Amino acid sequence: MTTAVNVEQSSRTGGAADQHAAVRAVGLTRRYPGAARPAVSDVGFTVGQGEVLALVGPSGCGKSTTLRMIAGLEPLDGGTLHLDGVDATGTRPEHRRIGWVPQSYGLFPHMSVADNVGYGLRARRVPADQRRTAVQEALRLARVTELADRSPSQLSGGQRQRVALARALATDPRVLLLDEPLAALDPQLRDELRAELAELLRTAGRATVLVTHDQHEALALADRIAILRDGRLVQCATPAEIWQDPADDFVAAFIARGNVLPAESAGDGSVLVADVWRLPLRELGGADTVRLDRELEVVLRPRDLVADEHGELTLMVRQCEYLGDVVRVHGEPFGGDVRLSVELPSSTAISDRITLRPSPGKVTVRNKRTAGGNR
Ligand SMILES: Nc1ncnc2c1ncn2[C@@H]1O[C@H](COP(=O)(O)OP(=O)(O)OP(=O)(O)O)[C@@H](O)[C@H]1O
Repeated sequence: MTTAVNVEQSSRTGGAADQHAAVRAVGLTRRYPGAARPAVSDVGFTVGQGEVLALVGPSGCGKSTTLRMIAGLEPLDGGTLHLDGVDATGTRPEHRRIGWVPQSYGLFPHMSVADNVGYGLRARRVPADQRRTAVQEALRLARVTELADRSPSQLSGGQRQRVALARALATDPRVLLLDEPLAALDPQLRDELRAELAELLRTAGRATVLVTHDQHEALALADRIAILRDGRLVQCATPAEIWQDPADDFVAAFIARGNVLPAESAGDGSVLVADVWRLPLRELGGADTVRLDRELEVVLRPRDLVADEHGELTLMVRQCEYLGDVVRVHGEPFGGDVRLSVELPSSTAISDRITLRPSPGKVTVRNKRTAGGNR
């Protein structure tokens, strides 16, 4: 796992330490003809050897366009792309050594699994004996050796996905690109296959960029997550860093279903959150590093609060979602005008008002981030 990159530095210049990353994208920009604004604007990130980067964000934020730019399927209107330290900005797709796993897997129905996996090698006129060895190795890596003679119609959704991965691996790509790898599966299977895919990607050991709009998938599969919004990179960091320290309210809500609330020092060893909630500094994570003379904000993940009749915060409950072991409660703090989402054990008695307090050290305070979430 590599450390988080600074969004500002990455998008403009690229870090010196990242010169030999498997992928180094600097200032990627794409404006479709006739579009009012770029679909992708000044996006930069690196992917280290063997690292998995997830591109995430809401529909239309530019994930697929970014993936297609790495593959060479979409031209760049700005920026550069280096693969293994070599400028690949103008390189044709077939010369980029990219393994592409499309969303619906794209297997040829009239070919056996083995022939599907060997297709790219045949197209490159790789000699038959080398082809056989490469296909066997790819089938082994994707754990589908025993399916070699079947046709795609005889495979389950999960098996199809592994075959598509084997096909991408067979050509010995330096970078794997996966477009919504679990989207073609039904929700239950998707949950089951997430961990399996994570392990397969580790075993494959390739630099991987995958696109997903599902935060669970990103958290489970990726070493680092790049979050896009309206074509711009908002944060690029490890799942733990994003969970602990989301760049802004958008990231907090998208990845952790959490909240970033405005706060100010009350001058008496406590902070006033969202104008309504007074919290002693000693109960907050990050209190020892924060500059109290500057603007503050409080990061609150859904399970950072517990119900307590003596709690400092009264939440006016607007909506509840029962999720099995927890109930997700959306509401507004009494007297405040912010929305808040918390998750409480489903045994909690929920009425139209509940009082809450922070779990010790869970809620964190920090100085307010600049616009765009850059540090
Ligand atoms: N070929 C195209 N021509 C014109 N506009 C396009 C084209 N492809 C995408 N766009 C637009 O570019 C923006 C980004 O699209 P993109 O497909 O990259 O987003 P996405 O994050 O992958 O979305 P989704 O999750 O819905 O697949 C959107 O506004 C989309 O309508």
